[in-house]
Amino acid sequence: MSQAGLPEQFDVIVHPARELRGEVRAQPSKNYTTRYLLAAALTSGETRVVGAATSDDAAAMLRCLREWGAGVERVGDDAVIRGFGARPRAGMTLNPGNAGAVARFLMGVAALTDGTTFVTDHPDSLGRRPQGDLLDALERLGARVSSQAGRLPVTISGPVRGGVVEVSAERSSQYASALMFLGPLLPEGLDLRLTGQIKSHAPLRQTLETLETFGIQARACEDLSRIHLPGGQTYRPGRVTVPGDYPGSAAILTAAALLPGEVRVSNLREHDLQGEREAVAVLREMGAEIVREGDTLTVRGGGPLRAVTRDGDGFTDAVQALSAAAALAQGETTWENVATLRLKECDRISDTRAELQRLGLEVRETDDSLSITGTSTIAGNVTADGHGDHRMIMLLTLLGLRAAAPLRITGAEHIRKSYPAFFAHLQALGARFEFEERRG
Ligand SMILES: O=C(O)C1=C[C@@H](OP(=O)(O)O)[C@@H](O)[C@H](O)C1
Ligand SMILES: C=C(OP(=O)(O)O)C(=O)O
Repeated sequence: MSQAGLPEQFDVIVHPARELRGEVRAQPSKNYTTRYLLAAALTSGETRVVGAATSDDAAAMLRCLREWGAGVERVGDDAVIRGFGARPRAGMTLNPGNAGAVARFLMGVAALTDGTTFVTDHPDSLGRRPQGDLLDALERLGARVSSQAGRLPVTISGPVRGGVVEVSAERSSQYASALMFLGPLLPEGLDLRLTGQIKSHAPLRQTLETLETFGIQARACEDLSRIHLPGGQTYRPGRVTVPGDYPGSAAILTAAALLPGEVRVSNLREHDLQGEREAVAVLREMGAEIVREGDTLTVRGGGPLRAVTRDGDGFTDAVQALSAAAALAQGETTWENVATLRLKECDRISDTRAELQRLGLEVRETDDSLSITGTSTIAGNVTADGHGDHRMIMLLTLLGLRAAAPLRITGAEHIRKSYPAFFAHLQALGARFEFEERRG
């Protein structure tokens, strides 16, 4: 179900729900869509990406690849890409919207061009996110780089030959992933040394898996601190199928755990490298009843939940959704090792604390952790700020479903970044929303 009828900019009013019941099919994975579309463009042939996401981030990737010279066609649910190989068009200005992964991956590949400029129409979100660690690595490889103190707008010009290069993986794994897409196309390949405390291992493994799917050889050591990408390789075109999305589905599974009823979410394969798959284990540890049959998870919700303490780095994009469970669990839940959450679409530690406190919750933060003490009642009748962040909107929506009175969330259109059908999926399960157009 799409939300084609929704205004361009809107607030959502979330009505309390008595129960959720029914089945939804998990939307296509954000992280695999980005990777498959880019890898397809790096081939010299035609690739069909079956079931590609229709989110703003997917659209941003397709738009940039088209500007760079790829053939891009939407055929039903699929995307058919004719690649530009190792030769993206020079002199282009690309706008990756608000998509961090898209921006970073393309900035790596931009070292193949005589000059590519990156701008964003989201200066308050992507425009504030740091790019310096990637830009430093590209400069060390010989690329010419200019930026606004390590932020967009950025211009990158190659050529680079490759070799040994260090890249910090402490603030984001996306910098290393960017170089992993680039390395195989360089004459000398890349010997990546990941420095700092490596964060978000799961997406790095998704990048390695994608390279393998497209016929690229790569060798990585167990802890991913060294990744060797032989040079002079070619990406192999073909047909790839995007799996279901765990980060977005974590929000549906959490909603289902929080309310009475029975919800089935299909298209979530058991063996999958998305770290947010762990959300299922976390919800179970909190007391939720979740049963898996093949690719389908069934949640029987409404039972009591209890607090947990977990390292959140393995499932970074599910921390917001799981924070809704924490807000209604007995005891204090702590997400540890989540400093990178400060560098996402908003500051997902401080801004989450502020919004939860507005709803009456007790919340503490440190540099790299977030602790939430659960409550049994959320009053509602409040306007909460979506902070232009799709995952904040998901968290607030779940709390609204369990509040005693309606909850308004501002800027709810930002849900389209990763999960355009989010409200439609919850409506199909029985939730009730009002969408109020906002102008200007
Ligand atoms: O590689 C990717 O596709 C992503 C990596 C993660 O970012 P960090 O590595 O910055 O944690 C994740 O949060 C983001 O949504 C997508
Ligand atoms: C942080 C996210 O995305 P990105 O870094 O790709 O903007 C996300 O999807 O939650």
